[in-house]
Amino acid sequence: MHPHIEDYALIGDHQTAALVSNRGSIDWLCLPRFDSAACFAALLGDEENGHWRIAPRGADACTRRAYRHDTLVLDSEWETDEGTVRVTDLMPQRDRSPDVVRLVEGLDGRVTVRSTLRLRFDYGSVVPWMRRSDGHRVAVAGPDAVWLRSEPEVLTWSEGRATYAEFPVERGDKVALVLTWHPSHEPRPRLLDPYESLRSSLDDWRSWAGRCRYDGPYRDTVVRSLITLKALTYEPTGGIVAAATTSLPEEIGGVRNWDYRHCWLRDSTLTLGALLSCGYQEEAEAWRDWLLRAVAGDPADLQVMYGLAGERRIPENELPWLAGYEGSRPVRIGNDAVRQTQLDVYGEVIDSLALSRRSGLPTKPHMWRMQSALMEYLRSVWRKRDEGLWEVRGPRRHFTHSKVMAWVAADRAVRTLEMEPKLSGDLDGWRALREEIHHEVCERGFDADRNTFTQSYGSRELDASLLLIPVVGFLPPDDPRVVGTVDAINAELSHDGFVRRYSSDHRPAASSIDGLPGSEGAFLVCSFWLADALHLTGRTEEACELFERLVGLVNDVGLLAEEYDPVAGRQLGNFPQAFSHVGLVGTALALFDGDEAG
Ligand SMILES: OC[C@H]1O[C@H](O[C@H]2O[C@H](CO)[C@@H](O)[C@H](O)[C@H]2O)[C@H](O)[C@@H](O)[C@@H]1O
Repeated sequence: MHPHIEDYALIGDHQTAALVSNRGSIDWLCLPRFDSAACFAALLGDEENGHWRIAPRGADACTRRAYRHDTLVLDSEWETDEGTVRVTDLMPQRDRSPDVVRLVEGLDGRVTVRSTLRLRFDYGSVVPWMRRSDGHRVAVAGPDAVWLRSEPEVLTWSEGRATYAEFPVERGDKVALVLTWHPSHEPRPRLLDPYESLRSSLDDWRSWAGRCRYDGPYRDTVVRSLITLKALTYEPTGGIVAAATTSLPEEIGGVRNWDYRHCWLRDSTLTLGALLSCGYQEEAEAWRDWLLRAVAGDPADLQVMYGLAGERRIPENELPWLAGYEGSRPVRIGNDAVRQTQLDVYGEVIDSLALSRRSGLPTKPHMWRMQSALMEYLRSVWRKRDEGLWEVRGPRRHFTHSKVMAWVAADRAVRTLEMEPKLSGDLDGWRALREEIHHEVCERGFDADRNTFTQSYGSRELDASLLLIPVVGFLPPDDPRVVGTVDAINAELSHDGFVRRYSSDHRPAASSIDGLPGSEGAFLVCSFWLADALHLTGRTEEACELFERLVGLVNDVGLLAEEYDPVAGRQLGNFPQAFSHVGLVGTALALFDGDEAG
């Protein structure tokens, strides 16, 4: 049986990340970057698509597992009839080549441990040649080479298309297995000391977590979310991926399977807010600089997402040889939403640049030039229809949230000019634009009969993004239209507080809101937004109660996917997802830190 999504833990080295199941199997790893081809893709198929399992011979899931406190170093322990053994997994901070370090330690008795390695380059499709060299194993195919070594050396053998090792460990015995990737045309990289890399990983993560300025309730859960956001950050450029995976389904067996290993402006700007609120100025500045580089150029060419280094082409392709997570096909790489128009992005970018100014991040000379150019461009396009923040694949509409975010752009630009009169810009014009957008949204995006804002102009559909109206300051929380909208969403889109983005009840693709067949789970960030809105509208007790339930959804190691199926009680969608963790941090701050971060 395939592990559930919540059965996975994440390890990473700030350039890529791996998913380790509770059976001790690394089922997902892309090398050398988050968006490179996977060499372990069992997550989206089966073991034949690549994985690396280390566990006691014959054992299934581990007895317990946990990250070492405030780090991304994972300990999994098995208690067996023979004894107890621990496997510690980590990816050390990248020096030259990516490494996966797996440390086996006997805790009790005498346990026979088995390592099963199936390397499959190019998303599970290429079986490399395996040979021995200097007592190590090396796998080569095309551009990729991977070395496997152990310390002390253990006997390995190949059988079928897998490489095995089997060795006994007694209390105090330690065996380190290290897998190292490098471009196949280059010489073998230097060998690292696995125990030294464990020590420095623990130190690095603990000193990073120690910088967190949040000290309220659920601190460990908040710090775990921040560690996860940090692990989703591509250190060389500061870009932040939306999640570590592609194609984990929003509906088991369905087609809503997307590649999230790219940098969305929307998801990343929200991440920037969370990091800044918790004292992580350096990361926020690195991302802000990534943003300035990525979006430089004609504002008309602004994209909704970019590659890790700001690349613009992210074409969507299907990988037909992968069966998909529990049969959820197609498996996609790249994301065609890159070509969409999503007007909210202007609001998010201008808002985050304004936030970075207010938070005292050192400004860059061209920052304001870019903001005002984006503002001028938005003035010419805000009346257009778009695909909206949910990236619908159906027809374009006048999404109310997109217009609200256009208002946010104008509002933040006006406020920046008011605070810094030395900057130049069309203050009167932008004030007038802000008024005009506000008026239009209240006229055309509001259903007076039902006392709620609606998903798009003239529609009767609701949309969870409208919960952000009081958070971004479009209307005060006590405005009856806000209260009515929160009530309507709570009544119609939420199942016990678990909020759907919009209604997607198995309509055929042609009549569905997003142009896709099938349904999906509750969108976790929207559920946190409901808690924020309840709190803002004075229902703090309900907000705290909902937050507690949402925090209860994190898996045994504190991670959240994009969505949750409240009926099946399973996490759904890409994993772990930045959006969900940003939601958790934002709501914790809003409820317990006197901070209204959204
Ligand atoms: O549901 C359809 C769309 O789903 C994905 O978009 C979602 O994820 C993005 C990244 O986290 C997020 O920014 C967006 O708001 C979400 O709707 C997918 O990337 C799209 O291609 C797809 O159309």
